[in-house]
Amino acid sequence: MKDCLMDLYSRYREWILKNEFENEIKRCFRLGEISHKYGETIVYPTIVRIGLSVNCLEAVLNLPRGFNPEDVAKKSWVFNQSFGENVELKRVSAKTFILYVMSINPFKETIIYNYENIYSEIMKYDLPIYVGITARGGSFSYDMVEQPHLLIAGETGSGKSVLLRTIVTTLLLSKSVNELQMYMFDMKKSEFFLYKRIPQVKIVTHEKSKIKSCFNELKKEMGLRGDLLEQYEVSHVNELPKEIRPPFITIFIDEFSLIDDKLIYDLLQQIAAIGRALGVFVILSTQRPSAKILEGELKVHLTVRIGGRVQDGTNSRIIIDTEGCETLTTSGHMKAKTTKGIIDVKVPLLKVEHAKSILEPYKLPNEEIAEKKVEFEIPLKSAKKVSTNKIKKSKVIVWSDFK
Ligand SMILES: Nc1ncnc2c1ncn2[C@@H]1O[C@H](COP(=O)(O)OP(=O)(O)OP(=O)(O)O)[C@@H](O)[C@H]1O
Repeated sequence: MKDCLMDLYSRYREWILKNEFENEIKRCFRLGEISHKYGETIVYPTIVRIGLSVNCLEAVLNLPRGFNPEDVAKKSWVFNQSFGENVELKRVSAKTFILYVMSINPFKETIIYNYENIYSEIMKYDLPIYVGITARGGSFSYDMVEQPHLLIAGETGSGKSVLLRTIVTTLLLSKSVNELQMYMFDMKKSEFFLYKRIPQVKIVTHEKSKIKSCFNELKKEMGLRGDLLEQYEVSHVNELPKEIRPPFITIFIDEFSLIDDKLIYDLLQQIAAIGRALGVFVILSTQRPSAKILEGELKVHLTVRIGGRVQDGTNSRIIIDTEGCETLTTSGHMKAKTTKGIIDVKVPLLKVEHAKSILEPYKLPNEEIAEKKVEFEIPLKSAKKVSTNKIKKSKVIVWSDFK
């Protein structure tokens, strides 16, 4: 009964809010003379729909025939006078506009990272990459399984480390050790120590010799995964039966430009080229997104690019592929390019101390335990085609930590 009343009450409040919004828009039409005269009759745009979300009110406006859309666009100031600065009037066709009124402007404010707020959003993904808040207050996140390999670029202080911390922390909180393993290469030797002793994190290092041996072992691992796909006649690890599905692997390299080693670069390129189907993904971050650093094929495999502030618009266009990064002014304001287009995002602020306190409860008591090898029993089908209930347990694959 109580729930029912609460529901009724919230619907009533929503109704009042929508009505007030509609009346204020009509007042704006009159004040700004957003109207058209047919003989003696004055007509205004029609409000065809009012929408309400957590941080945003929106109204779809339709113009009657003969109404010049330029006249409406020119008069958007009248909405600012009524609703404040956080207003956007977007033209979607010759006769339709959408008016957005946001309760916050995420690009002017600091948003603090809160896992609980994003939990329901990211749980729908196999490998969630949470980036931040869009101009209209919605979340921007995506599934790395569908859009593999990520490049984060931007000048010093643009917010790359904060974004990486947000991505890593979200992945660690949402995926268990049986679902995810991380390899973390910290060429700046700055902060990946944060993730030591966490079960999903297999290695944290900046030593090139260790990176090479990791990459070689990962290549072997990918070979085994390829065999598995072939035997089960599937094209992605996600299509394997749950009980034998290997964990996703993510490789993080902070300040990728400092690697400066042809062999490592070539190995990375090979891993990025074939990693998608095998559940192995690369996340690179760099201050220097130049053509020299990201030459050739590797760039092509980085499906998603997120760019922060940069001095040079050419780099933003050619390398990050996110036009306009040179116009960004605040740390944490980024442009993200996915297969669906470019979007402005504000990354939530997650300071080192905050991340430390979030992750501390998940850490193993000492490094010795953390370094213990993790074994997964993979039942392989025999070479002959057999039904899944005749799966033969024939092989043990070890995901070693390569230290
Ligand atoms: N999303 C954010 N919200 C608010 N402030 C931010 C955000 N991101 C970064 N900052 C501010 O900018 C500072 C620098 O951010 P960060 O260390 O992430 O930059 P960076 O791009 O990694 O720089 P560098 O390449 O020099 O390491 C932070 O200490 C913080 O004060």
